[in-house]
Amino acid sequence: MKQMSHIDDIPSSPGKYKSPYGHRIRWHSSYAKLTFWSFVFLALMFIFFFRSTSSSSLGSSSDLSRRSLRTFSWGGPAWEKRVRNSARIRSPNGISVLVTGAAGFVGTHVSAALRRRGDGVLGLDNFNDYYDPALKRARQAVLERSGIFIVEGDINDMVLVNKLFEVVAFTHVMHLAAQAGVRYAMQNPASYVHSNIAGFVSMLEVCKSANPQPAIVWASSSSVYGLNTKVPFSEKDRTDQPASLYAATKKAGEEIAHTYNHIYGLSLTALRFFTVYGPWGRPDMAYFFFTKDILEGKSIPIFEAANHGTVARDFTYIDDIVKGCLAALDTAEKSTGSGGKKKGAAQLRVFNLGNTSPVPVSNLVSILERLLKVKAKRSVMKLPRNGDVQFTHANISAAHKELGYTPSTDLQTGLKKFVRWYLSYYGNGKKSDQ
Ligand SMILES: O=C(O)[C@H]1O[C@H](OP(=O)(O)OP(=O)(O)OC[C@H]2O[C@@H](n3ccc(=O)[nH]c3=O)[C@H](O)[C@@H]2O)[C@H](O)[C@@H](O)[C@H]1O
Repeated sequence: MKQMSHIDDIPSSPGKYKSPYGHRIRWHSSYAKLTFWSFVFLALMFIFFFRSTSSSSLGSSSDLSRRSLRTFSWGGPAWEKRVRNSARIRSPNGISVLVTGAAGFVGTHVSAALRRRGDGVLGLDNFNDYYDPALKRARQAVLERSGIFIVEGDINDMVLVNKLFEVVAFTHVMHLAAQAGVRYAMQNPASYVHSNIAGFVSMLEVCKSANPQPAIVWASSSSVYGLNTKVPFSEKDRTDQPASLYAATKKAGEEIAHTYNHIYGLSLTALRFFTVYGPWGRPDMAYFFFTKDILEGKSIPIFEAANHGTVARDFTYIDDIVKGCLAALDTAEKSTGSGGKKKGAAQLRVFNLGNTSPVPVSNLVSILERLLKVKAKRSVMKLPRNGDVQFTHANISAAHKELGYTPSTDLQTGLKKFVRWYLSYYGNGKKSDQ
């Protein structure tokens, strides 16, 4: 016991320590070594135990831990050459954009549109399994055909993201990587904190230190309007009563954006997307799995509010969203800081990107029935209290004025394009197993 307390007393700079028991240390050096290594072993065991209990305390976060423990291989001259090539600007006034979440629904469409007009595009995506990764791989293949490389990695991996900025001086970041879905937040809350908060902060940390700093446009959400009842939703309205953890993390993102703009002079634009749909969409969204289930003859749950109240969404077609994203990139002013130091006030914006015409979910189903030529088995049920809000409706006057944003696709026209894509991609429901 004496030796134990003595070893514990040794300060961090042992060279300066005048031990009254110096001779005993020499005499018992092998014993001291053994005690030291036992201590190290116990400390490691403690850390391991603490990590495993803390992750399990977040409930069903096993998916998340599996995902974050995934390692990606990157680096080397051939990899750097691919990165540089993909990000190379091909037109006179082009920009060079790092698109996070490039294998996602909106990310794929935005990347392809940027490349079509000659901008440099590099993708970053972790290909997680929130929904069928095969669909993400298929989108990746589409982008690869137009020369866009998607780096496989997580936005939380700051070493990787820093490396990307070392290889390419991106003028812009289109940050679309996120944990999406309002209802899934109750099953896997940790994944929302991991991607939408920690991941966003990691990206901003790298961006603020980059030289030059890029301008950042990123995906917020209509869900930040939460339980508001005044319609249409305006950017000036309150956003402090979110109905889901998803919404809360997007709202937190907007506050975090304010901080990085204020301290580091980063130019930041948040786009509040309103229920985006279209070809190559997300299988977790209602219009997508309704299509699958209608074709397979399964019943579909249609939510209604109290007293048979209508549940409606301001469904927005992907091509309109892409135009809004590109306009936000084109009108983004430069960040004012460099290498982590602010040099002056920078732009900070928030825009609604919606369609301005909410449609009841039951009408969405009627349109799908007509397009698929199949009668749906409707099962009407009460809107569950798991994150959903009753309606959304965007006021888009700010985006119209500043971005020239004018959505032009109604739900009938947009769903027609979606159904055409769905049938060509999956066939009549046969290939659609998620
Ligand atoms: O604007 C956003 O920011 C968000 O849009 C999207 O959320 P939502 O508008 O909730 O879309 P989605 O799930 O397709 O439900 C559509 C409608 O079907 C109703 N709905 C849903 C499921 C069901 O089983 N039955 C049903 O009636 C449901 O009540 C709703 O009225 C994105 O997923 C989200 O990531 C985020 O980007």
